[in-house]
Amino acid sequence: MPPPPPRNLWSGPRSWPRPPLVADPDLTGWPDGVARHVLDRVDSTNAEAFRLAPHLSGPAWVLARKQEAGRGRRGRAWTDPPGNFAASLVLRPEGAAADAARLSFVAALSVHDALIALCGPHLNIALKWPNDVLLNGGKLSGILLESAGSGGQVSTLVIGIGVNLAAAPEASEVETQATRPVSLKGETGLIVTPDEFLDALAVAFDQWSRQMREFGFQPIRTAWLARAAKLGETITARTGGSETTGRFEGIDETGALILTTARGRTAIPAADIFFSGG
Ligand SMILES: O=C(O)CCCC[C@@H]1SC[C@@H]2NC(=O)N[C@@H]21
Repeated sequence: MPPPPPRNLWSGPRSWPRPPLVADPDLTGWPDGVARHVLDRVDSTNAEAFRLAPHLSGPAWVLARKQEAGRGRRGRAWTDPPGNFAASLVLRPEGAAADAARLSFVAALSVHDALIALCGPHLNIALKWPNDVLLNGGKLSGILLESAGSGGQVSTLVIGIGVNLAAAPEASEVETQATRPVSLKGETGLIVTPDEFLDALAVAFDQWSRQMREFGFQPIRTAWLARAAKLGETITARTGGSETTGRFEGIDETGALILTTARGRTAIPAADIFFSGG
């Protein structure tokens, strides 16, 4: 007998709108004033978002069914097996670069909430500084912020989000010490389509970004820390050739990583993080 098909926790209709698993009346529809562009194939949704930006009058999501030259952090490539999520949000924030950078925490929280809304509250998700989303300790999602502007002001901000919904790249495709890549389907058997994920993500992003506009970064920082992996534990931050190992104390008001080392407290604005044991 063939094995039963993978089962979603949610057993109702597969297409959106579906009744929310979280009792939140706002989780029912696409946010007002946000455009949505769906492409069959593209080089990179981030690149497409920049091409689109001059023609937009408001925020827009760009989703690609196939991404052929996906970009990762620090100049790495990002591979997208079919069925994975690859999308970018393009914003015209007209603010300082530091304000824009804080939106990476909004994005990570939104990926977290979209996964919980679609798959249920028992999914073992954690956030890894600065903006990875982990499932069962493996890397499920990566976020790449890119911006354009001048004089310290950001005129266009692109938030690119990749989620391994269907398949993860082979461990041999990522750097030796990188966190093991995982997929939602591989870890849980759950099937979520990119379109379904975008619906949930757009709603979650709208809610978290509104919260940041109204109340500032503090509630975002608190919510992010409540979901952070390895808080209070010893981790290693690597920037270029230098490494700092210390106790992960939290993040500051700019989003920088705070470590306590033998030399005291230090704030690290950008780095790759390594956990001992993977
Ligand atoms: O290195 C990382 O962890 C960040 C990966 C970001 C990948 C996404 S996929 C959608 C968007 N378009 C890109 O070219 N990159 C981002």
